[in-house]
Amino acid sequence: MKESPPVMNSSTEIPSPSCSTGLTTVEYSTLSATEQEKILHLQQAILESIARGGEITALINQLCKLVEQLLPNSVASVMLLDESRELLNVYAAPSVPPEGISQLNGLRPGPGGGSCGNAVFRKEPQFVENTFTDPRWQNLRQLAYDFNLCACWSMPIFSAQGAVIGSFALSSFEHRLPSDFHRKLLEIGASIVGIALERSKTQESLRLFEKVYDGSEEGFMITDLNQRILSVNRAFCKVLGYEPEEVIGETPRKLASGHHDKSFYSAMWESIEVFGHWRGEIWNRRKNGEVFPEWLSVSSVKDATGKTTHYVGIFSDISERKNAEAQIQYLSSHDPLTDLPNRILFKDRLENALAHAERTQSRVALLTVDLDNFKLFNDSLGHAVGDTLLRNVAARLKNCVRATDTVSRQGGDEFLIALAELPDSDTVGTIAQHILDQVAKPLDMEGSPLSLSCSIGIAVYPDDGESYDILLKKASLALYSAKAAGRNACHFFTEQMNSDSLEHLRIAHNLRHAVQRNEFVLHYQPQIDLDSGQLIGAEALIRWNHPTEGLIPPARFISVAEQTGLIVQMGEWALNEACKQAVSWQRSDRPALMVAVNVSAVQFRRGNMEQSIRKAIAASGLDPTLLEIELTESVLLHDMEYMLGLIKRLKEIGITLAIDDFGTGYSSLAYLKRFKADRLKIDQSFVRDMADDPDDAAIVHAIIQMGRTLNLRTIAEGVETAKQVDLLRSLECNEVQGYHFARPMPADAFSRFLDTYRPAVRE
Ligand SMILES: Nc1nc2c(ncn2[C@@H]2O[C@H](COP(=O)(O)O[C@H]3[C@@H](O)[C@H](n4cnc5c(=O)[nH]c(N)nc54)O[C@@H]3COP(=O)(O)O)[C@@H](O)[C@H]2O)c(=O)[nH]1
Repeated sequence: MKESPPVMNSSTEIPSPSCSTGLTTVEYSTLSATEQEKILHLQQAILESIARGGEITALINQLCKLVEQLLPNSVASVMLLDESRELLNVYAAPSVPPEGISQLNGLRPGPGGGSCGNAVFRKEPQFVENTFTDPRWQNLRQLAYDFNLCACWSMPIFSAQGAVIGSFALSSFEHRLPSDFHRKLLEIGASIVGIALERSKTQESLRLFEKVYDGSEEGFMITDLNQRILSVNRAFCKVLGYEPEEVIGETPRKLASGHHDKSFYSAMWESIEVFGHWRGEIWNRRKNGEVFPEWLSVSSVKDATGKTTHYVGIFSDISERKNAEAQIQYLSSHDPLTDLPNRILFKDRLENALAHAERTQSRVALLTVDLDNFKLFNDSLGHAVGDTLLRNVAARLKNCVRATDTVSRQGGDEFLIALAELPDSDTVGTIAQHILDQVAKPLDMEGSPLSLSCSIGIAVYPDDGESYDILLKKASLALYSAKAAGRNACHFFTEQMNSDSLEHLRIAHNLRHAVQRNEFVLHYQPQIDLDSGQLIGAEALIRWNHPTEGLIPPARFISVAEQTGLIVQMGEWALNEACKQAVSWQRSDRPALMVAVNVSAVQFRRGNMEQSIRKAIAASGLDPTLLEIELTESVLLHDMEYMLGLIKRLKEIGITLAIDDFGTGYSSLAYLKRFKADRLKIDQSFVRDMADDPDDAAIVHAIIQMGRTLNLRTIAEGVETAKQVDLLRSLECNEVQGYHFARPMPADAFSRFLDTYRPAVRE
C-alpha cells in the first residue's frame, strides 16, 4: 500500500506494548530488566525522531534499524498491502539488498507466501524457525537460499479499524525461534508502524483540507452552533477585505448588505435546520462598504450522534459573472451602434405601455421613422460617416421625447418610437413634427454641413390597433405612404392605407401571371427639339394590358414589380420591344429617331444589364446610338465604382444616358461629369408650376445652366401648356416632352403620328 509520509509531532503517542494488535501479547513484566530497558530505549529513540518531525519512511527505516540492533544477525522489514489489497510490497527494509526487495515485491498472501504472506493471510503472527523446510515458505524458498534467510518471524500490522494492512518481520541468518523479548520487539514494531501509517493518513487528510481551505478561490467560514465565526480562510479575507481577527468571534450578520429582509434569512436557516444545507445567491457587504453578490452554500456539520456542532459557509464572489451577464443582457437588448434599445426590448416596452394604457385609458403611439435617401449618403460618403449620421440622429430622436418614451433602432436607418401615456392624438402630431424639424437641422460633419430628412409613419393605440404587431404594421404602412408622398413628412395611418396594401398584395399576385402571359404593351411619347420643332425621339412607357381591368398605368405596378424582382424580366422585355419598334419606324423618308427606355435600379442590381442591352441591340439590329437609357440619380450612386465601369462600357457601344427626374435627388455636378451623362430630364414637378412659381422657374433655370456648363442637353418633361413651352425656350432648354405635344400612345398610333407630325411654326 503506497502511503504518504506523515508529519508527526511530539504529542504523538508511542503505543503501549499491550495494546498493539488485539492478539495475545507478551506481558511486559515477563521480560528481564535489561530487556525492558532495551525496549524503553527503543521507544525513546522513536519518540525523539517523532519530536524532530521526521518523515514516516525515515521513521520506519529507523525503527527497523533499531530492532535489528536488538537481534544481531537479522534484518527487519515492513511490507504493506497494495491498493487492491491483494499483493504485498516492501515499504521499508533498510538492510535488505535491492535484489531481495524486488524478489519480495508483489508477494501474494497465502499458505505458501512465507512468514509475511501467512501473517497477513491468517491475521496472526508467524514464527518460522527453518525457512528452508517449513511449508509456509514454499513459494519463497529460493529467496531464503539466495539471502540466507534461515528463520523469519512476522507480525501482522492492523489499521485503526482492525483491518490487516501489512506485516512487520525479522528475518534471521540463523535457524531460531523468538524469545519473549523478540516477540515483544515484533509487537511494538508492528504497533508503531500501524499507528504511524494511520497518523500519516490523518495528517495527509488534514494537510489536504488545509490546502483546500487556504488555497481555495472560494471563501470559507466556519461558525459554532451560535453562529460565532471560528475560522475564515484567505479567500474570505481577500473577498471581504477583513483580517481574520476582525471577524473571528463575530456573527455573519457583520457582513449583511441590508438587501435582504428577515424572511429571506428565516427561509435560509429553516432550510439549514431541516435539510442540513442552503444554497443560493446573496448580497453581502465588504469591509469598504461595497455590496456584492455571492453564490453561498451553508451546511451544518454534525457529530457522530447526529447533533449539529458547526456551520460551514462556502462562497464565491460572483460580481464578475453578474457583470458579464448584465453585459450580455444589455447587448442582447440594445443596438451596439447607437446604444438604443433594439426590437426585442422595444416590443417589451411597448407592450408594457399598452397594458398601462389599457388600465389608465390613455393612448400610446408607435412611430416608424426612416431616414430619407440614407443609402445614398452611406454609399457615397462611406460607412463611417453613415454610422456617425445614425448616432447623431439617434441622439436627436431621444431629445425629442420624454424619458418614459422609448426610441429604438431596428437596423439600417429605421427607428421605432413608442410614445406612452398620451392624452390625445394631436400631441403625437406635434412630437412628430418636432422630430422632422430636429432631424432636418444641418449636421456638422467635420466642418461640412450635411442635411438629412426623415419620414414618419404613425399608428395610435387604441384607435388603430391593440397589439404591437398590428400597430407596427399600420405605422409601417403610414411610413410607406409618407415616403411615397415625397418624403420629409409624417403620415398617420388611415384605413385607405390598409386597402392600398391589400391592393399591393393583389397586384403582386397577378403580376406574376401577367409576366408569364406577357400582358404588357409599350406606349411611346414623342420628344421634340425646342429649337427646330423636330420630332427627335420617343420615350417608351410600359402599360399592363389587364384582361379584365384594361390598361393599368406603371405607377400602380412598377414598385411592386421592383419589390418582387419581376421588374428584371419586364424590363428586359421592354428593352427588346422598344429596340424592335424603333427599327420598324426607320424609313428613308423619316428622320432617325432615338428611343428612350426606363431602367430601374433593381435591374442593375439583380439582372445582367450589359448583356441584356447588347442582346436587345443585336436582336433588333438597332443602331446603338439611337438607344438611350433613362436612369435616376440614385441608381448611379449605388455601388458607384461598379456603375462607372458599366456605364463606361455601355457608352463605348454608343448608347446614350439620360438622368431622369433630375432635380429631385442629389443633383451633383461631380457625378454627372464622372458618368458622362448625355441628357438631363428636368422633373415634371418643377415644369408643372414653373410659369407661376418663381422658385420652380429658378430651379429649371439652374438645371438648364448646369446642363449647358457640362455640355449636356436638357429635356423638360410634363410640358402641358404653350406658356411652359415659351418659358422653357426662353431659358434655352433643348428639348421637351408632354401632353402639350402628345400623350404616350401605342406603337401603331405613334407610327401614324410620325407621318402626320409637322413642327409648329414659331412666331
Ligand atoms: N423601370 C421602368 N419604369 C417605367 C417604365 N415605363 C414607365 N416607367 C415608370 O413609370 C413612371 C410613370 O410612367 P407613366 O405613367 O407612363 O407616366 C409618364 C408619362 O405618361 C407622364 N407624362 C408625360 N407627359 C406628361 C404631362 O404633360 N403631364 C403629366 N401629368 N404627365 C405626363 O410622365 C411619365 C414619364 O415620366 P419619366 O419616365 O420620368 O419621363 C415613369 O416615370 C417611369 O419611371 C418601364 O418600362 N420600366
